[in-house]
Amino acid sequence: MSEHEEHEDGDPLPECPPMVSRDLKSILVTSVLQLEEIDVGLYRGKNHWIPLSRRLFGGQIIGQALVAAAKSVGDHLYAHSLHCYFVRAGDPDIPVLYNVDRVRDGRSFCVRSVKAIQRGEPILVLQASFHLDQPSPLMHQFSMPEVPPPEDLLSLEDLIRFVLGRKPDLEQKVKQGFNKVLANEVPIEVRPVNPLQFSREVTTEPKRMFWVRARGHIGEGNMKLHVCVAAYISDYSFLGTTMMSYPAKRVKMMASLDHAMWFHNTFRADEWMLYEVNSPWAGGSRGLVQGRLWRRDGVLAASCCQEGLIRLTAPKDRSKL
Ligand SMILES: CCC(=O)SCCNC(=O)CCNC(=O)[C@H](O)C(C)(C)COP(=O)(O)OP(=O)(O)OC[C@H]1O[C@@H](n2cnc3c(N)ncnc32)[C@H](O)[C@@H]1OP(=O)(O)O
Repeated sequence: MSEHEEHEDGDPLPECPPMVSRDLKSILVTSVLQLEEIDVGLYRGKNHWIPLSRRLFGGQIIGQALVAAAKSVGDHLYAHSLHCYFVRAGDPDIPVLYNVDRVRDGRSFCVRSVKAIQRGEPILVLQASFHLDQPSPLMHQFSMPEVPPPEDLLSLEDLIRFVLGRKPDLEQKVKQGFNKVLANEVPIEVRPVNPLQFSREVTTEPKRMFWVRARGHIGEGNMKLHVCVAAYISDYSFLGTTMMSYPAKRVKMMASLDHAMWFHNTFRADEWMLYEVNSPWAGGSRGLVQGRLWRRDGVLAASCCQEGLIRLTAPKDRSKL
């Protein structure tokens, strides 16, 4: 099941996963995106939800880097875009430091460059640009695809239980990925529009849609924070879209290489948004994914793009059988 299909042995499945109330503050705002200030323009983040790959989740590093960048711009400016490269794998056992460079402060735009550092070396370099809210003579957007509302769809947890019921002999490593979702470790809620596609029971064009929101409550008002939460969310189940048109393959290594986002309109990351994702190209051990985050009222909230590295394990040599 996309990014939950990971590659290590794991714990048995929990019988009763804990429930997280929608009234509780999202852990993304109470912990993950709370940075400790160490010095001017220097921050330290905490690690949360470690994927089975044991490399830090890219969305966490982007979200934290954007929080660090946003701390040095006025409240009248909003992030309109970010561009970043993941240059080394993040180590989940040590915190990440964020060093912010105030590249330029203009009248309408401010640009910041952030280095995420572990053991003195960059793991991510990010540039973010912030813009004054200005009236626009030009205004257009595509229309949101018509899909069932999230209330009519199964949650990822329900889907996982369903798959486990049908396939009790699933590999342990797959179960461990499921385990992490069932234990509510992932601070995001997901409702796939096409459950069969999401559980990889069919191969299709590399296009998928799912409703997504932060687990727990964030509340109105702090757009800067909602943008950082969306940056976290945008890397979830994104690159896996490249694999949808192939029958299940053994992935040796899958990692985001870069990530870009453009923020178009205000939104709440703790309310359902439709993530429409496609992969127009893969080749040379890399794959490209594009995404649109739609507010449920049809307003285009953000666009995303990412290239990732995908290395598969070599197929067995059948001539020796
Ligand atoms: C949801 C998705 C995510 O969030 S992923 C998390 C965010 N992204 C990341 O963590 C990516 C961070 N970036 C990186 O780790 C590096 O930039 C990467 C992409 C690995 C750079 O690759 P590369 O230059 O090959 O690194 P490296 O020489 O250190 O090798 C890493 C492992 O890959 C192997 N490798 C190398 N070249 C090849 C090749 N041509 N064919 C097959 N394997 C190759 C290396 O041997 C090395 O393997 P190992 O780690 O020693 O087992």
